[in-house]
Amino acid sequence: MNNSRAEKQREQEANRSGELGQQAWNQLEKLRQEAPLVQCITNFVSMDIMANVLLSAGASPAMIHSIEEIPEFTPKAHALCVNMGTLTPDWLPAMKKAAEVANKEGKPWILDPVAAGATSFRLKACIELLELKPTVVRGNASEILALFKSSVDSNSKGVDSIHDSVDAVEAAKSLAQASGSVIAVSGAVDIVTDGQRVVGVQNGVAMLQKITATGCSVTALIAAFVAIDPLHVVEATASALSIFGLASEIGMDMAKGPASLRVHLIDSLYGLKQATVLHRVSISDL
Ligand SMILES: Nc1ncnc2c1ncn2[C@@H]1O[C@H](COP(=O)(O)OP(=O)(O)O)[C@@H](O)[C@H]1O
Ligand SMILES: Cc1ncsc1CCOP(=O)(O)O
Ligand SMILES: [Mg+2]
Repeated sequence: MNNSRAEKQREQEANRSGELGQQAWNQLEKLRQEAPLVQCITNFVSMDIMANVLLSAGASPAMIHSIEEIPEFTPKAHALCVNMGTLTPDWLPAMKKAAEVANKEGKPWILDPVAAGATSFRLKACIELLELKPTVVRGNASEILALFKSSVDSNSKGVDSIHDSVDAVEAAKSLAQASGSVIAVSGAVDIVTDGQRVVGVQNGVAMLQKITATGCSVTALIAAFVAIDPLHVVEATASALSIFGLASEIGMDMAKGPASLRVHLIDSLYGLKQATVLHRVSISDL
């Protein structure tokens, strides 16, 4: 590539990155103004941090999972988050029912296939939910690979990934094409794809892996962002991942380890300012 072409490409990339940063800020500002109600059917480990992450971002969380309440409550929610973390057979009908109600109401719903490749019961349940057409699926690389292959992984480490996100790009694209869902793979670089476009998010710190349920929490944040901008699902998903990652970067400057990062992450998310978002959000087309 000659110099002027390379320069032009760099300029275009910088403009695009600036546009995506502006879009992330606009979505966060709207989220703070509109405080979308996010219904979370989630695991016992994640309930506290997930609700606090949603609140600090400006959303309204509700951890409501009983099947009796779903026909009355799910239509009131602006988005639904379904998380498989502490799955038992008695929770599955409520998860499916909520997904069906969300679909009927035209509300976005997001699936977190926690430890999808760990056991056949869990994998089957995740596939059944995937068939109900979630708006977005967000998992770590091992979870997305297990869903793509529809197979249990004999090396699975449960909720933790044994793969890098970049190793799941092609699987994520194919899964997005086959399912019609936007697929997000978290990791050192977060990947978001609708099967055609692939976007990378560079924000975040490795220490997030040492705090339980940060993946679950960012999935719930995706639900809040998609509720705010349902016509731009790829961008809203990338914004949520980027804003969460940026809050962790700022929190990390004050943290002494995982426990204090958890606190500073929530404070930083609450206090995020426009200039910081515009300057530090790092989202690019891959
Ligand atoms: N090596 C890393 N460097 C920076 N951020 C990371 C890294 N690994 C994971 N993250 C971030 O941590 C959060 C949780 O992702 P991840 O650990 O992949 O999910 P899960 O907890 O479901 O396995 C995401 O915001 C992701 O971007
Ligand atoms: C440790 C654990 N066990 C079952 S669910 C859960 C939390 C998983 O959270 P994350 O997927 O965000 O790491
Ligand atoms: Mg997870």
